[in-house]
Amino acid sequence: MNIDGIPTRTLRAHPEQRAIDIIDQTRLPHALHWVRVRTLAEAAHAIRAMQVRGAPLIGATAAYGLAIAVAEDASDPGLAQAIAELGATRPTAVNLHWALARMQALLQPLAPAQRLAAAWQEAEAIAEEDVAQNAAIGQHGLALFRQLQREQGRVLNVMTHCNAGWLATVDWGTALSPVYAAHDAGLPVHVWVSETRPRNQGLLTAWELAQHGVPHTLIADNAAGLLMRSGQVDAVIVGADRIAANGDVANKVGTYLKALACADNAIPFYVAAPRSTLDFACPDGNAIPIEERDGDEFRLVHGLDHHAQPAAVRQLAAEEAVANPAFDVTPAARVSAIITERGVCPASREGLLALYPEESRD
Ligand SMILES: CSC[C@@H](O)[C@@H](O)C(=O)COP(=O)(O)O
Repeated sequence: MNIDGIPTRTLRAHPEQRAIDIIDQTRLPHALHWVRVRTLAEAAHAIRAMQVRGAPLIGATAAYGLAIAVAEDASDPGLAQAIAELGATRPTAVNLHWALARMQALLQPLAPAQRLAAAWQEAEAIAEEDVAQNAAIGQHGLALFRQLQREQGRVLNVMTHCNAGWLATVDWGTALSPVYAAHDAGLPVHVWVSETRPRNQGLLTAWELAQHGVPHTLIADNAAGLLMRSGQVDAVIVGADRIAANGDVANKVGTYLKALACADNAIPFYVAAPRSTLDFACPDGNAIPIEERDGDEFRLVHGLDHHAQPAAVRQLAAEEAVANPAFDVTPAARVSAIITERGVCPASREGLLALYPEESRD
């Protein structure tokens, strides 16, 4: 995908320099700033500190992080230590663990001297697959949107939560990929973007949509129910950080409430995610680890000061007790359909296995 001829890729690999460039998302939407990642420690920091974020992008970054680590130390203990360090950065997005497991399966049997070239190649393959899969999600989602828009006969009002656009992936995005496909195909679409407290990933979504010229409106998270009940939402589409084998979906905290409001108002609730987000080894949502993040994300509000410099304002004292779970689980029964690169399926074991029969263990 590109905007005004500029590619929207979030990762630039430099194999000859054993480095990658990433967008520092902690500085968006105020500044678009690229950062060079040269070491294993920098790669782990980029994921932990959410310079890169969004499940598919975390997975691709971890793969490149491992390639960078192999350049530092290609021995068996070096490989094991790098996998452990990267794997400990964030718990919920399964794409991280999926990418590391895929890299490990390839690299472990190789002699250390063969690992470097193979690691870069595999990281590249993971990144390219992500781009292709997200583009395919866009086309499958577009078919659903076309049908809904035909039924409505007016501008299609889609709501999303968090950021599941190109910033959260290597390119295209997951939930936003069908939105971009619809907009590019001339389908009239408007997006309700929920702010997504406390990290405000909705601001990233609004920034992306503005770059692409897609009409959108930011809302406080709590406004979603009112908009649904007053007939101003035709569909909700979100991404996912992990989809369990039974179709339960972990996504940014607040997603579950939107799914409940959708059910109460007969509004379709779609989840868009590539294969790397599906965890067939995880039986249901109860087994998905939910990341608890630093309470200061909640106690401090980040923005710009009068000189347009990044600034934090304290809204709660440091000793104020806060809970800050970053994700929640939407039960499969509340999900209208899952959109993957292979098509659209019901949120159920049978639905997922129909798309991925090779995952059937029977
Ligand atoms: C495309 S990933 C799914 C998203 O909806 C979302 O939950 C997400 O971007 C992950 O959250 P984040 O904590 O910003 O890394």
